[in-house]
Amino acid sequence: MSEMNLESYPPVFRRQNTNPEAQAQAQISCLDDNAKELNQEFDPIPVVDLQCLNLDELVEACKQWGLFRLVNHGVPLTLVSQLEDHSKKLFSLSFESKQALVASSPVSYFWGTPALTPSGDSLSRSPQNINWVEGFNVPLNQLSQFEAEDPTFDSFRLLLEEYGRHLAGLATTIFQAMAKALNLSPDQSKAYLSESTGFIRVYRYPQCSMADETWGMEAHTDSSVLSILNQDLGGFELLKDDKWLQVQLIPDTLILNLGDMMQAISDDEYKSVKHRVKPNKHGERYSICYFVFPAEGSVIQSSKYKPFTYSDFQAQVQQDIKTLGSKIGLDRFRFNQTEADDPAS
Ligand SMILES: O=C(O)CCC(=O)C(=O)O
Ligand SMILES: [Fe+2]
Repeated sequence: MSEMNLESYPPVFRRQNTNPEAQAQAQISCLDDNAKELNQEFDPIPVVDLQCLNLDELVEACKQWGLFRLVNHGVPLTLVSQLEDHSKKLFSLSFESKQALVASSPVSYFWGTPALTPSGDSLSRSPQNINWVEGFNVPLNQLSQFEAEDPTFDSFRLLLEEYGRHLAGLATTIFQAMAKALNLSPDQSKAYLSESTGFIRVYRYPQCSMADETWGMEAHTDSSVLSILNQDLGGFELLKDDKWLQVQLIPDTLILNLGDMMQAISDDEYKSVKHRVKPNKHGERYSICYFVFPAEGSVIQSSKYKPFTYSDFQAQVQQDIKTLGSKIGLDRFRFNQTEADDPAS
């Protein structure tokens, strides 16, 4: 088991590690897991090459998978590794320092749940249902308006801004190809993906000796139009034909997944893919996720759903999480069968 810096963990993640039996068990299953990983050589995830984008392959991946791997994505590797280094440094600070660090900044620090309010506070969560994750939530359009006193945090901010610009460009390129395939009008395609809505989540999944009974992040679909993930360790799984599949770690590639807004925009032709993250028994996992949404106030017109804005959707998700404990998502907005036949009725 690797060295852990328990002080840096939010207190809810510290309890596991005091149990020597669990630690011994984790050592044993470490061997099992390694054997399993060796067996899974084949990575079935479709690949989209940004240097020669093939529209048919892209559409097929959107319909069949709702997720694909991006290669030749053009994001400078030095930028990615600098951002990873800074993230690790910040997460290694004590729990209290991380809380203090983000105070009076647009960045928020959260743990135990990925479900946040629009201002970045955690939505309440029952202690039995903790997700083994902590993160920084970063609204990109607010980054340039503040300067952090802490030098590491300030260079983190500058790296995020730069990374955000690259990812916004990437998302726009891919979305425009999708818009072309879906015959969206220029106005629609402008309204349905707005770079100004982009935000980044930087996550650390603490080491977890109870990884068989806990989720790093429980199964969900993203509410975004598109999400683009950089992971430093395996653990991301997606649901495909009712089976969970691991997405392997392949260096210098990114994983793009479609969110609920994209599914609605495409009239359900493209899939908002269900996914989850397994925690790791032997080490910490870090990931950086970029999310992008429709322009503020733009109404999504779809033959399958009642017209709604992303704000309507978000408000409904928040309410469902508060009252039911989980997100219902697109089904809340779906026409029922008779309405769908004649939306005017
Ligand atoms: O950290 C990951 O690998 C995935 C995170 C994720 O699914 C999310 O933030 O919605
Ligand atoms: Fe997600």
